[in-house]
Amino acid sequence: MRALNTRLVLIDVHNLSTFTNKESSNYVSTFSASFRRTMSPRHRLASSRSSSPMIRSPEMRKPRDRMFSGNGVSIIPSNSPSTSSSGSTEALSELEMFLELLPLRMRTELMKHKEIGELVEVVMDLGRKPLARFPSGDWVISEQPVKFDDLRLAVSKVGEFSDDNRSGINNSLHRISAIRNRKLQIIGLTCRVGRAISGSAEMLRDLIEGGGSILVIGPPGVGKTTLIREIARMLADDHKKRVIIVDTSNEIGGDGDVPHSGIGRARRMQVPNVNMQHNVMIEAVENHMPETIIIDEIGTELEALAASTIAQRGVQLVGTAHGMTIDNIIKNPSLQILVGGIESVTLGDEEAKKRKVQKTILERKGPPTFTCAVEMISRTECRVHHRLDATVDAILAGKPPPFELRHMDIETNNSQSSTVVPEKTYAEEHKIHNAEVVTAKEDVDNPLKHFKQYTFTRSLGKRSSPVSVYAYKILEADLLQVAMVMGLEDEIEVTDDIGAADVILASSSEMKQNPWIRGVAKFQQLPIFVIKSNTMAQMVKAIRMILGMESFGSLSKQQLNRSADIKIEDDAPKRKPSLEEIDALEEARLAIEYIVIPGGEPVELLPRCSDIVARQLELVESYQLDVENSGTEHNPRLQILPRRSNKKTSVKYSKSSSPQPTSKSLTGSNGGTSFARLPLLPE
Ligand SMILES: Nc1ncnc2c1ncn2[C@@H]1O[C@H](COP(=O)(O)OP(=O)(O)OP(=O)(O)O)[C@@H](O)[C@H]1O
Repeated sequence: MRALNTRLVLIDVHNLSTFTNKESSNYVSTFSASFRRTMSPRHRLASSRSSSPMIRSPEMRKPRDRMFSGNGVSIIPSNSPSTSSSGSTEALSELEMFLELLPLRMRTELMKHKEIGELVEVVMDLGRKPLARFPSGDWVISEQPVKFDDLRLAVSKVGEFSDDNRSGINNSLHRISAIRNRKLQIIGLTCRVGRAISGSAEMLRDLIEGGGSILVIGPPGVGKTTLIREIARMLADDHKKRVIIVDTSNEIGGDGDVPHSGIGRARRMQVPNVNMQHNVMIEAVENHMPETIIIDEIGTELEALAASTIAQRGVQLVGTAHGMTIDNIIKNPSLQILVGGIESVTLGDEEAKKRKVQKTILERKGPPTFTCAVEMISRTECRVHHRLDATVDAILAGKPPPFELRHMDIETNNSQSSTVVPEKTYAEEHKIHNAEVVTAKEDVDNPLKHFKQYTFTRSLGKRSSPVSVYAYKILEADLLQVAMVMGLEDEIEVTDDIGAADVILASSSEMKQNPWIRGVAKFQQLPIFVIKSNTMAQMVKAIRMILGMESFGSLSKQQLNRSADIKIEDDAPKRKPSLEEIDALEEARLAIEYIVIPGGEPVELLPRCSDIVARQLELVESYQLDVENSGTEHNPRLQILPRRSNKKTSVKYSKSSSPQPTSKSLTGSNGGTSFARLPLLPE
């Protein structure tokens, strides 16, 4: 890496008189040295790329030109910048433009910070100490609280604030956001340093080149805007695509009418006010023939709808949304459409049994707007969901979705793709477990008492009012959202008053940490429904149980007799099936679906041990087909017959016993050889 070799000169137009030469030179050397020291490898990389448009673009010189006439402290290169240092000089001058917002006393202190080149934000709240945010944490810039004058100075140096209370600095990527009082005066500022980071999208190169639409999600400040800015540049410059950025807060292309060179040849459409973002998105497609549309912060239903319309028109879409995981997007009613929308479906008994799921399940309504999704964990780490549809389906079924963990080595700029589908990790991370229901633990004498009382008098009986749920450490919005999707929003309400509640819904981790809740539940005579995770599948189940739509049946009674905790059996088999079992079931399924039903032919399966034959039998019964045992007592094997089973169970196998003949078919009146062809289909 080449070192920054630009000599710096300090000009302070306003404070020239109070700033001595000695101070000035210290100031300059401190800044340039600390900037060099802390400039990340990414910055260095960006600056050393001779082909980078950041280095060659004439627009990039503008901030530097401006510096000579600018107000406040300016740090400028005294000589013509050489190509080798121009990238870092650009970064330097842009950071310098940012620092101009701050009063001198703050600027001086901030410059001394060893990570100044990594500065993320400066927070100035009236009457409080100013804070600087670095990747390593927050740092108090000065003990002196922020004054009105400090805010005024900063505001005077930025453009007009738009209706989203954001503004910027001309020709830079910085974002200045205001907090106002009730009289609409600005009393706080969050000033974010914006940067064009060449190479920051390397991790996703294959997805970008693949041409699919990419949804980027992640918490605030993780680097989503920086990433999609670089994606826009890559697509426009390296892949020669027609890229249009719909730049709602001028954050991707920077403030001013000439976009920042960090977006390369991508075009940028500004948005007059935030409420018009969706209109501009559609306008972009209709008027400017884009191949790719880049959009930051899809946040409203209208924007999500516009995104979906764009995707339907065959335009590649790269967009960001706030949220940590895809799960958050699914649970957000405004953004749900991005993942295809969800609906609740009630299955028939047979179908539920066949799928081994509960009767009411959540399903995706249609294809997602985006092909794939990227969950940003940090600037250098992300989870890639190659097929967003599969991810959403898995999440809705309460299963761990497949994903790929990617990591970028910032020193070499190499992207490493690590373990694909670390199911356990994801499941652990998202806490995908079974649901369980408990009553107040101490009430072991008659644990069903509360439950019965609740179930039959409040829930199963005709309710004139909705069931009041006290949700303990479970997001009310999530719960109501699930209820809404199930069409049960009128049946359930969430209350903050435990005394007015009919039931308590809590997460098991919280129950462990706060056992007092059991005491309160006992006192109030309330049942506690405990879910071990906040997945939607579990909430569906909890809501059904709360409303008495799902019986606790023998399960709860048995379990209640043993202890106060009722653990609901998982919908999926708990025990991991053996390979032989999977093989045997697959053998039966293929025989049924490819031969017995379409061809009307009987099929004899391989001999298996009785436990496995019992599982095969369950599967055959779910198709309502008849079977015979064509093996021996010690070597059972099933023959699947192409005729509808009249009896519920024609052959009984217990887990540890040999097959017992129970029907005529087993005695072999038909000999298992000739049957009329029946067009049987599973119901
Ligand atoms: N790869 C990177 N290398 C160095 N700095 C980065 C990188 N990515 C982002 N940053 C810096 O991190 C800060 C936050 O980045 P950015 O604005 O892109 O985040 P964001 O996720 O879009 O935030 P928000 O959701 O609040 O808009 C900025 O100061 C930006 O310059």
